[in-house]
Amino acid sequence: MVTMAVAGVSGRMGRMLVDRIDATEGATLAAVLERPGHDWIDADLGTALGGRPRGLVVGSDTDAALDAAEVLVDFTAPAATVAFAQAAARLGRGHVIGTTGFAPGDIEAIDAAAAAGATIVRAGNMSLGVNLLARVVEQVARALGEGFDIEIVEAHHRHKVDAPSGTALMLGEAAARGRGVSLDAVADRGRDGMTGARRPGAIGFAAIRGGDIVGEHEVMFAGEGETIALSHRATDRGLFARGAVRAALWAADRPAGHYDMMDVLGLN
Ligand SMILES: NC(=O)c1ccc[n+]([C@@H]2O[C@H](COP(=O)([O-])OP(=O)(O)OC[C@H]3O[C@@H](n4cnc5c(N)ncnc54)[C@H](O)[C@@H]3O)[C@@H](O)[C@H]2O)c1
Ligand SMILES: O=C(O)C1=N[C@H](C(=O)O)CCC1
Repeated sequence: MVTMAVAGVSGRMGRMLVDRIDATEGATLAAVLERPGHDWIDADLGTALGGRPRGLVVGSDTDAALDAAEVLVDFTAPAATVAFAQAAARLGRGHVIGTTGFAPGDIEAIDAAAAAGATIVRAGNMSLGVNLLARVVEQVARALGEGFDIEIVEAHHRHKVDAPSGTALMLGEAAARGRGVSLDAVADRGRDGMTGARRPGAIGFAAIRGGDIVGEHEVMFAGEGETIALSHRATDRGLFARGAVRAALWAADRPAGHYDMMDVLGLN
């Protein structure tokens, strides 16, 4: 049995993770965390969720949660995730990271935590479909070259706080790898006003926010006289929870390191 803790348990993904862990053979929910000061701190999880008490109290003490659990599953916010990774390194635990919106320094800190003893699985999207799509995007970008302009369009619900989405950046990284360039050098992340003509070789991003859209991504390769579009649409965020719990089961007996969903799915 793999013991798991969920961070950000009251959030959209936190609630999905509780249901998924409860439904997964071989996984058990051992601790749940929320941010200090949150209404749910010290409440019974079952009661906070509107059901019967289940004898699991929502806390904000990371070390206590990691004493109880082998793997922390974390869909929260960048600063919290960096601190969780450092705690996972100190205590030699697994850490599945679904959080997006990181600054470059955050990724360096997460790399350092993996080097210092945490078994980290991080992916901007935990679904099988998006990870397969990233593989296809890399191959198409490699085959087509710069005669085709790459544009990535994503759409998410009105509450999402980061843009471009973690998935869009993952797909951009895949396209850049296919072209043999660094995404940082070619990304065009926002156009407004007199932008001038498109920069040759740019990988463009556009973000739509509205309603309850779970997550939609399209990678467009626009050439002369033809356009290829590769897309993915998530219709249920339970999809991401399934991938995250699969990653947590996988991480439980892996050595420390920084892995991604391609490793979990056996696609690397
Ligand atoms: N990788 C994926 O497949 C995937 C899928 C969905 C969402 N996400 C990402 O997951 C993150 C969360 O998404 P959401 O829609 O659930 O957001 P949300 O705002 O509904 O939930 C985030 C939760 O984290 C909690 N939190 C913040 N700081 C904390 C701390 N220090 N300790 C404990 N809890 C803390 C918040 O109180 C909140 O309950 C976002 O970055 C989102 O982009 C990733
Ligand atoms: O709802 C979100 O927030 C999502 N975030 C991830 C991203 O940034 O790509 C995955 C899709 C849903």
